[in-house]
Amino acid sequence: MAAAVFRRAEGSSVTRFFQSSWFHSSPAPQQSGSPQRFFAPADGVMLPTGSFKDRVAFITGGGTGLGRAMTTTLSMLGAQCVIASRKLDVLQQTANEISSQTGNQVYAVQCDVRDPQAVSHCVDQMETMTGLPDVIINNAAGNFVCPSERLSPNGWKSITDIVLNGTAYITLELGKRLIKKQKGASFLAITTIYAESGSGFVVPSASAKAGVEALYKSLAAEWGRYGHRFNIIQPGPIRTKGAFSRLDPTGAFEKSMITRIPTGRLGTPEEIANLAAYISSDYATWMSGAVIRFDGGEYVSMAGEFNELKKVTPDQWDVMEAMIRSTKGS
Ligand SMILES: CC/C=C\C/C=C\C/C=C\C/C=C\C=C\C(=O)SCCNC(=O)CCNC(=O)[C@H](O)C(C)(C)COP(=O)(O)OP(=O)(O)OC[C@H]1O[C@@H](n2cnc3c(N)ncnc32)[C@H](O)[C@@H]1OP(=O)(O)O
Ligand SMILES: NC(=O)C1=CN([C@@H]2O[C@H](COP(=O)(O)OP(=O)(O)OC[C@H]3O[C@@H](n4cnc5c(N)ncnc54)[C@H](OP(=O)(O)O)[C@@H]3O)[C@@H](O)[C@H]2O)C=CC1
Repeated sequence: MAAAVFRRAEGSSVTRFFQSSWFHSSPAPQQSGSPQRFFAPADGVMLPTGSFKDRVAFITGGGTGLGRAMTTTLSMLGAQCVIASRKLDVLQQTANEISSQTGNQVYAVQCDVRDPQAVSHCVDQMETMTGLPDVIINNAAGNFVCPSERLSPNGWKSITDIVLNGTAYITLELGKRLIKKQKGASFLAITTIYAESGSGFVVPSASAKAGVEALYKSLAAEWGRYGHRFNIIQPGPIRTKGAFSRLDPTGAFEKSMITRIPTGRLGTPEEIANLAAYISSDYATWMSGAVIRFDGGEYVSMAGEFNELKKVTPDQWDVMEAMIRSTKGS
């Protein structure tokens, strides 16, 4: 078999060899058994009960998706939580459900993070209800896939105002008040893996998330002296209605997305909630300025130039190795 394949490849350049339909029609050996079976997500809350007792956590976008999962975990660990976003009915329902599940109070505050006055009013309300927070999670975001030549100025503004300006307004408003009261806090921003690489078709989101990362790394350096830590989680794909309805509206891309994730599956909201809780906890007081990629290996899998060689079968490797070994000189 190897000899036959070698004869077919013989005389062609390595490039032509890779471009051949023979190479591209080869199934990836790993496809016979999904790696997912090695990487089942663990259920349950990771930190000890009471890790956030007497603590207040403020989570933007806490009514849905990943924000809701992080709020649930912090509440289970004893925190009083305050969740904020535009849709008060959604927030209120989530707050009621989590409170009755955990027995700890969750407060809902309406706030459009694009509006600095609304942000200031939201923090006033929080101060009255719970006092200033110990944990701040900037999770609210807006996004949609769109060829950049179809983007209007307002489309750009809408996303960058939520993601970058919203995070800045929340962080500055809370930071200044915390500094005045000489109270320490953990700030966490949820960005995305393409904040680092950039990505076509989500250009406002990529630009704004990169700005959030610069903001948080800068403040990690500047505000440690006030007792403030700043960290970043870059999640890979995790199924939420908010993200998938705007980024894969037809569902056509999910399968190919999973095949490029070395762990063979999407993340779960509970996994990211455990990581966020750890970063925000007293177990991580030495962590500041960290950027944690949490993506099942998707980023490195997309980045490595030779990673497509996962498709090469052992027989094909025999051929290639023979070709390489037979090369003499430069
Ligand atoms: C290959 C990929 C395969 C699979 C991907 C699958 C999964 C995800 C994997 C990874 C995810 C990585 C990162 C994820 C990051 C996220 O942030 S996900 C979170 C997404 N959640 C949300 O967006 C929730 C909040 N969003 C919203 O409320 C709206 O979507 C909003 C548009 C952002 C804001 O709403 P608002 O009501 O304020 O704004 P509008 O008035 O409706 O619109 C403002 C302007 O934007 C223009 N617009 C809106 N939608 C589109 C569109 N689809 N295309 C082009 N332009 C759009 C709108 O027309 C307005 O502009 P104007 O007309 O000029 O006034
Ligand atoms: N799911 C995924 O695969 C990934 C998600 N992320 C990030 O995770 C975070 C959560 O996303 P996810 O849970 O998936 O999506 P959701 O759409 O469920 O969450 C976004 C939240 O942001 C809130 N929000 C939007 N605009 C505003 C605003 N102007 N003011 C206040 N709140 C606002 C929304 O509430 P409301 O509409 O009530 O305002 C909503 O609760 C985001 O930062 C996202 O970028 C990153 C990588 C991957």
